[in-house]
Amino acid sequence: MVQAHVTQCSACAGRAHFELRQHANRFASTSGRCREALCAPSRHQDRRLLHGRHRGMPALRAVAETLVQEALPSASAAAPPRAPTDFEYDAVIVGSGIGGLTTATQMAAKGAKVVVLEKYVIPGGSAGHYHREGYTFDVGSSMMFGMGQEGTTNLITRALAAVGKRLDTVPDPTQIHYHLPASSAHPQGLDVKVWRKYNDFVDELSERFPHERKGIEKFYGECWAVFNSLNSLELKSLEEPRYLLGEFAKHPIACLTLASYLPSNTGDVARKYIKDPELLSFIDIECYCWSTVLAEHTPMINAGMVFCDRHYGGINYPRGGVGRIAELLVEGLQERGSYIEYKANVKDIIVKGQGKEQKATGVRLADGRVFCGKAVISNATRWDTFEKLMAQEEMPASEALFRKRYKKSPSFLSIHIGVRAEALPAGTQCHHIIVEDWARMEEPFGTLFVSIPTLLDPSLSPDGTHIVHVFSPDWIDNWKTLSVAEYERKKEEIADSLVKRVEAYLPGLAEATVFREVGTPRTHRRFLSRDDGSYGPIPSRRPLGMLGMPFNRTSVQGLYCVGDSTFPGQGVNAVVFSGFGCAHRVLCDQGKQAVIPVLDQGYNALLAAVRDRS
Ligand SMILES: NC(=O)c1ccc[n+]([C@@H]2O[C@H](COP(=O)([O-])OP(=O)(O)OC[C@H]3O[C@@H](n4cnc5c(N)ncnc54)[C@H](O)[C@@H]3O)[C@@H](O)[C@H]2O)c1
Ligand SMILES: CC(C)=CCC/C(C)=C/C=C/C(C)=C/C=C/C(C)=C/C=C/C=C(C)/C=C/C=C(C)/C=C/C=C(\C)CCC=C(C)C
Repeated sequence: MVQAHVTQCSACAGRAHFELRQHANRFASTSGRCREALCAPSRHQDRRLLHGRHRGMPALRAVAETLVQEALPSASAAAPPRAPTDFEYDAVIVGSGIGGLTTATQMAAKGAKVVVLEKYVIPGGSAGHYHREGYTFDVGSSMMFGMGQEGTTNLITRALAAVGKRLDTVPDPTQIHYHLPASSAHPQGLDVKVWRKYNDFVDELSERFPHERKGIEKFYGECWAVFNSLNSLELKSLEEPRYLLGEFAKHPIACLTLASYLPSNTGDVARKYIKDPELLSFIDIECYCWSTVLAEHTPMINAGMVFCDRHYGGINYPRGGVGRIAELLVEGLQERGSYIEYKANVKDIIVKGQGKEQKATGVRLADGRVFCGKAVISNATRWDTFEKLMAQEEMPASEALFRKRYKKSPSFLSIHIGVRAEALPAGTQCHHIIVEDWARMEEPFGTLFVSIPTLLDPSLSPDGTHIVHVFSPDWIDNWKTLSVAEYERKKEEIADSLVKRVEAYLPGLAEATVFREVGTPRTHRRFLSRDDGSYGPIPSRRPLGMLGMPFNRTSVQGLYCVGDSTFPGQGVNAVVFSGFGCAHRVLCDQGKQAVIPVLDQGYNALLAAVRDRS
């Protein structure tokens, strides 16, 4: 029995998060598996025992087999053939997050042969989804930007189209329903909905702050100036001067506008127009809920993107779940003759040479296989890439500088809940932010995020039920040095307390719960292989807008980074942009796309000098 479990649980066994003996003991004692959300054949079996909600439990082996089938997505159900190791790929890509998959598909669409090596059993990383007892749970949140049909900033739509895919989406009438602290002006609490129609949102916010209508219009107006500029450009690598010159020639005003905003932060722009401290706190939560920092640390270009795309292309839910984006990208990749391999745990990036001559030539897996590539592209975080996948002495000086400028963002505590439908009052919106005390907003559990994706796509849960996903920023330090029993108890206690707070808006949520599983920063670290479970870099001090964020090239030749550790940072559409940029730069470096050599060398020498400046 233990053997059966270990085989089925190879995703986590691969991560070595339990001693085999410990694993076996727990399997024997609870007849369950690792008690973690995201572990494919995971804990609802424990839940069956803990809550006695499922009677007549069949033989354990049969349950285990069912769970494995339930948890695995269709994309990986038919295991793809192993990727060959006997030739040199155009790129070896570490990780199938949306950043890695965008790079892979952009390159494959241009005829390159790439292999994506994914440690887990499903694609998509933090934007994947998994199945349990008839529920399809999004790993991260369910709010997708970049899925509109027009302009150039509909990056997810474009990434799919590049490999001949299209995803049906459901428009969300609001981006967020905010439930914010009470004040003398708003004794019942500040309640604001960000409507899909821009004017409806501005009217609602101005009703709450009538004396600030002009300021509101001017602040969000400036965000539109940024967005309209972005939305007129073809979005590719900012490390490639031929492309940049072409865009400057076609859209000089848009490029100059963006160049002027590169060093600026949202808080400074907001303070130019808005004086009311409560409204400034509102702008802070508008930023914090996606950048995990306040407005004064949030780059204005990113704010322009987020605050306007929600009204332009709108927030659109991918029918079938967020993980469909990754699954379709994988299909497109394989149809173009490139490869993805799951349970492929990259242990080392192979680097030859010393100092400026360092060159990445491939990767080695935990099982000893070596994949050689003209380029190695890491979708792991920078901390994982340079501290775990490469020897410490190989870390370039520019990475030390990055570590001074940026620190890891918090991770999340995440509660995936299945509830009876009657728990949701009529008119409930899909996404909610709850803050009871502005002073505690940035503390662990100070801000609650709630997504109810089944309001948009009922097919994600069994008839008569909904999914309520409650999550809140939290740090791994809160979960260190706990025994297994303490860890389990703490998870349930904190989950109960967060659910209680959500009940202020969804009364009866706990009572209507029929399924629940809790993930912690440790879960994110384990299953997404993100150092400390972090969701990406945040500035450690006041940043110069986006100027400090690294692009895709690194100071090691042939080694590139993609994903939220690179410009423009966190967010699914942000990492798609980083994937477009990365693929473009790699294809140029491999002579598959045209460059102007002298210009390219000069410009990149300049960027490298800035990047390596200590
Ligand atoms: N808008 C939303 O609602 C939402 C939801 C989820 C995620 N996100 C965003 O997505 C961003 C992350 O995307 P991303 O593309 O940068 O990365 P990611 O973390 O999603 O994906 C990285 C992938 O690399 C794999 N990996 C890491 N190390 C590996 C190794 N050594 N060997 C093999 N595989 C390895 C991981 O298993 C994971 O699948 C986050 O910043 C977050 O903001 C947003
Ligand atoms: C010379 C040089 C260098 C330059 C020149 C000038 C120019 C041309 C410039 C340009 C620039 C550009 C292009 C830029 C770009 C940018 C971009 C694309 C950006 C993007 C961004 C995005 C983002 C940030 C996004 C984000 C999102 C997110 C994060 C989300 C999240 C969400 C969540 C968490 C959810 C919430 C929930 C609830 C409420 C429940």
